[in-house]
Amino acid sequence: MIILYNTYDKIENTDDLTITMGNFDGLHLGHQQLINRVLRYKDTKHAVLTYDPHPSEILRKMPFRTLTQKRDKIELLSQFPLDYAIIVKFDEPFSKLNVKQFIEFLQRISVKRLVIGRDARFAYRGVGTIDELRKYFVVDVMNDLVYNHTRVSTTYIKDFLIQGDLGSARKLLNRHYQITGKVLHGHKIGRGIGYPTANIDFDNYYLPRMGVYYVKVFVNETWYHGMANIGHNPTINFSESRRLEIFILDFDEDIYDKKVLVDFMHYMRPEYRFPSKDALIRQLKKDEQMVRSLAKV
Ligand SMILES: Cc1cc2nc3c(=O)[nH]c(=O)nc-3n(C[C@H](O)[C@H](O)[C@H](O)COP(=O)(O)O)c2cc1C
Ligand SMILES: Nc1ncnc2c1ncn2[C@@H]1O[C@H](COP(=O)(O)OP(=O)(O)O)[C@@H](O)[C@H]1O
Repeated sequence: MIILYNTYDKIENTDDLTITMGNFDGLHLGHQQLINRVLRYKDTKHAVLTYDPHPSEILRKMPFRTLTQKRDKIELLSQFPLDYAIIVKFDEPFSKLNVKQFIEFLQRISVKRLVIGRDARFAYRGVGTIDELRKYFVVDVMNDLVYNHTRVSTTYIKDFLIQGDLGSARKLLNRHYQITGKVLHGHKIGRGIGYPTANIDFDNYYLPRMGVYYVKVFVNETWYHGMANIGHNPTINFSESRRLEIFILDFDEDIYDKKVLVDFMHYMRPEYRFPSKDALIRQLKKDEQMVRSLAKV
């Protein structure tokens, strides 16, 4: 898969393309269905056209939390036999393209066919319609993928994550919800209570419900079991901003500044404010036992 990543005016391609286009945040089953339909057409090359950063980030002029970052999308897209991932740098000029200009951009990069969902919108303020696209391209409109009588969408998955329902999120993503980030320095209290915790820079990732989780952690080229806390550490060392910290089982290495992948496996409990440090430590021991039984280690 060739990655074409640039501002829209600098993206070049001359191969005839069947594409699907959209934000594809999460690359969930609905998105996967569109990509698989693209791949059925044998008369052109196959591409996914997506945007980075997420348009809401630019349009609302404030940080926007997403299920996937650019590198995740590339990694997930590369698991399909696509010819191209076209990643348009979403900036103000691109956001202001009118319908005609947007269509001219698609024509310039040799798009011949589009596979899209029923609600597809494009161009400035999303005023471009499917009927407009049909005048210039072959358009294949796919029906919504439905789960529990609800259309599969990024928002629906975020709703499951915020309820701590990782199982449903997993079904719709077709994988565990995963965050990638670097290990930051904390207040060095963790190691003092027998539970050193790697603080993860979760950047603009959408975080699941606050509380304690069984997680799997990939670091130093190896998968480990771990227990994570998403919260404010109310017992010792209260933190104004939310933090994601992980104690990795059977592990003792300095991993500051290293990149880690975190797979959220199971929600265990809410974060509590304990009456003492010892009470917190007693609970952490119980949490560790629970993780060991879930992980069977
Ligand atoms: C699995 C796990 C569960 C935790 N649960 C709680 C909790 O319920 N309440 C709380 O106040 N802190 C909780 N903590 C946070 C610890 O208090 C925190 O790890 C400690 O403050 C270390 O901070 P430091 O990384 O800045 O050194 C938990 C941490 C982990 C790893
Ligand atoms: N089992 C472990 N789980 C998580 N981090 C560990 C572990 N063993 C060693 N470490 C290291 O210790 C650091 C966490 O120690 P801690 O005292 O909580 O400091 P900090 O407050 O900087 O997070 C991690 O960032 C990592 O480099």
